[in-house]
Amino acid sequence: MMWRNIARFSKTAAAAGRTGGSRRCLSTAIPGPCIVHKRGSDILHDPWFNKDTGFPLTERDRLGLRGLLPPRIISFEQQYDRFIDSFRSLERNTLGQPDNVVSLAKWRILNRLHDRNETLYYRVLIDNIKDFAPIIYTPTVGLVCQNYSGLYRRPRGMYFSAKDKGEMMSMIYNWPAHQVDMIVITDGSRILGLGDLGVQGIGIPIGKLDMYVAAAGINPQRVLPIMLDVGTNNQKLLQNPLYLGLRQPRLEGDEYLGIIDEFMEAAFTRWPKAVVQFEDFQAKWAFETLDRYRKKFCMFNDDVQGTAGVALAGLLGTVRAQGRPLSDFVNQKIVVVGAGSAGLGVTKTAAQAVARMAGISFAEATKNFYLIDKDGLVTTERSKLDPAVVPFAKNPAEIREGASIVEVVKTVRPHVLLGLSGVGGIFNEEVLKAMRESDSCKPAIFAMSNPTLNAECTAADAFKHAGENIVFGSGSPFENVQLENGNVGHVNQANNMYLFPGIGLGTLLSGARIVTDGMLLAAAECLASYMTDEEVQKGILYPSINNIRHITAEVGAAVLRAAVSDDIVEGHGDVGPRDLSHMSKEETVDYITRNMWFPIYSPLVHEK
Ligand SMILES: NC(=O)c1ccc[n+]([C@@H]2O[C@H](COP(=O)([O-])OP(=O)(O)OC[C@H]3O[C@@H](n4cnc5c(N)ncnc54)[C@H](O)[C@@H]3O)[C@@H](O)[C@H]2O)c1
Ligand SMILES: O=C(O)C[C@H](O)C(=O)O
Ligand SMILES: [Mg+2]
Repeated sequence: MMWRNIARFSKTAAAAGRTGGSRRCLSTAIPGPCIVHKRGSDILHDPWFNKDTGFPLTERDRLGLRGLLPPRIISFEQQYDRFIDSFRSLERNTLGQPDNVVSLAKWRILNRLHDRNETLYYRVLIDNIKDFAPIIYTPTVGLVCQNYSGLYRRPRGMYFSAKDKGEMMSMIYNWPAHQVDMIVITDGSRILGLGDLGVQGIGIPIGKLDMYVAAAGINPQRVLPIMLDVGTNNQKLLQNPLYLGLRQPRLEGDEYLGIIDEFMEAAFTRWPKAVVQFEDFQAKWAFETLDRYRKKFCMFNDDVQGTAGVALAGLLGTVRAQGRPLSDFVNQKIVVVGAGSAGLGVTKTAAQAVARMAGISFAEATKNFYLIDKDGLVTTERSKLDPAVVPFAKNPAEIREGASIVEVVKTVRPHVLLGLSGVGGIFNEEVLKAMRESDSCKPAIFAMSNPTLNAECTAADAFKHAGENIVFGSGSPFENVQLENGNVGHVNQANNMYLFPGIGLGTLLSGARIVTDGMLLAAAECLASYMTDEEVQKGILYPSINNIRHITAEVGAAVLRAAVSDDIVEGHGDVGPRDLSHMSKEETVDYITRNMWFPIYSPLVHEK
């Protein structure tokens, strides 16, 4: 039964012709050989190449494995089924135990497989993405980061610390892979809504890159999670004797930037064609590093730019859900709670879209946006306003400075209430009930903060208090809600996972050396137009996570084509810039799909 699922997927993979271009070790429908430079037990201990009991006799001979494994050869299918059986029995055995205990137990069993056999790991992940994404990604990854020093068994990714200053250019060559395509880097300063977790934040780049492999088909041998440990201001961690990071306060100012500069130079010196995703940096450094590097290196900030695109797609979806033409977006009143890296990124991008659609200035387009931070509504009366916030500051004569969320909702009667505050439950009953008076026939509530406990409200509360006619999105997954009127209240996972894999993949395969606004906008537009009118009418704004590979290929193609329009493609492998610019939309999707890695055992060939 489980395996039938896989067989179906394999056929799709074969039909999509995953031939893998010129990359080494790309598993294919008819697998090409994979060159290894190891033999014997070194192979068994290398999760990139290990097949456990699946090594055929010929390979056992060729690679010096005879006698190191039990004699019986177990097929990939049997290994897969055995893993799923163990997972399901773990689920049964932990029934009734606290959620955290169950989540960590599930994470452990997946993590052990990840550490042992990546081919099998990614296959079970891809085929069961709906069940497993919440474990290896949001929300469980948050719990893993909180407990990382205790959970640590084996290293994954690279760690650069403030103590490595001056050494990074040589350290980067310690990484065993010749080629790296995708790097996700964090300094651990704002992990989901959980604050500063220092070195323990490495779990986030690992989880994001798992999604790159599962959704974008990036070869797992070519991904690199990076932790830049510049200290932590988390006192609890500093006092924890088992804490694995530097025991010092965070570096600030030029000292901090010097560390990141050095890492970026080192990484791009060794892998000039890599794409770097910045993740979970506190707002000030998220904006500063984006500004500093985006014209110089091939990088983007997922929290600022990826989130903005996903939110914009959701906002456009809510207009369609109201049965109104997209042009009506310019009239939507939108209250954004949280003015940090994500909230500000979303508000700015949405206002830019309004300006473009209505043919008005950015300043005029900000009229219908209301920004609330920890001190309440932002108005011009606020002292020391961040320059990025200034265009959104309201006239205090309209609504008072520092007005609470409920005051703003009651006064403005917004079409959309969107949370990126990191504060769980902040859309309380009173706030949600106030949304019943919204000027929209289908008010939208986006509780986008992660992980689950940090969501501004739950799905059930949103439908209960704000009304059964709402459209709902959340950053972490919630179950759909059974409504009293007999309908289903659909939960959309408004999470940047719908965009970052496609942004990275499209950029990589275009060979562009920077990520432009045009590429990011194309990604958002692609996601926005992915759903049918019928789905959107039901309140379904984003695809099912089961379709994440397909949407990622589409987003990747849109990004690549935007890079062609911006005239910045340099090509990838044997495919040159002229080839890329002559591809039709369908050919581009096909090119992207053919370059997506898919996990099956490739024959291993030893080379000294
Ligand atoms: N769903 C997604 O794809 C996605 C993407 C990025 C970030 N996020 C989530 O968004 C949250 C915020 O991320 P960020 O990077 O913007 O963080 P941040 O620290 O940069 O910003 C948080 C903002 O919330 C405001 N805030 C804090 N307490 C508040 C309160 N009581 N009332 C109103 N506003 C308050 C702060 O003033 C600040 O402006 C996190 O939980 C993160 O997980 C979700
Ligand atoms: O990691 C996620 O799930 C989304 C986002 O990048 C976040 O920081 O919350
Ligand atoms: Mg993030």
